[in-house]
Amino acid sequence: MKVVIACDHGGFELKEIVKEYLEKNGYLVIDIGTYSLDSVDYPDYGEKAGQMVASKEVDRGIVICGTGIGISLAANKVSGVRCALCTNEYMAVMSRKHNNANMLALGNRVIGSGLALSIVDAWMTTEFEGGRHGIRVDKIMNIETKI
Ligand SMILES: O=C[C@H](O)[C@H](O)[C@H](O)COP(=O)(O)O
Repeated sequence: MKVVIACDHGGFELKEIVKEYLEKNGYLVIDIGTYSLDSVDYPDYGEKAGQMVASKEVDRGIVICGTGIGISLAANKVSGVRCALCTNEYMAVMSRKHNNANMLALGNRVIGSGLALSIVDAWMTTEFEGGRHGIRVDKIMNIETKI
């Protein structure tokens, strides 16, 4: 599975940890930055990662900023993206089972790296259940055609 990973300066340290974890677990990771603690603007990274997911250049995306909020908001502005900000494993599992999230957002200033990796693991390995949830996810995506 091919995964794009992106962050701003607030998420940089956690991005490095998540990237190493994914690679160790056999995922092909495309790291689009940022590559240091120098201040950058998270919308640039959320948008680019979102475009790579929406265009199916990659299968999934993980985005990280200080809180996970800003970069998830940016990613969710890209048509076709369903980016879930998760702070625990239950949210990660349900964002896959019920919402078919194709992007995960994490907050480096909110959770520790141990919890973050548990969230990543749960999110990467949980499948969408479909059925009634498919109808609801379709309704979410249809909103994009109305605005
Ligand atoms: O939602 C936004 C993120 O948490 C950013 O990482 C944060 O706003 C960056 O703040 P600062 O420029 O003060 O490090």
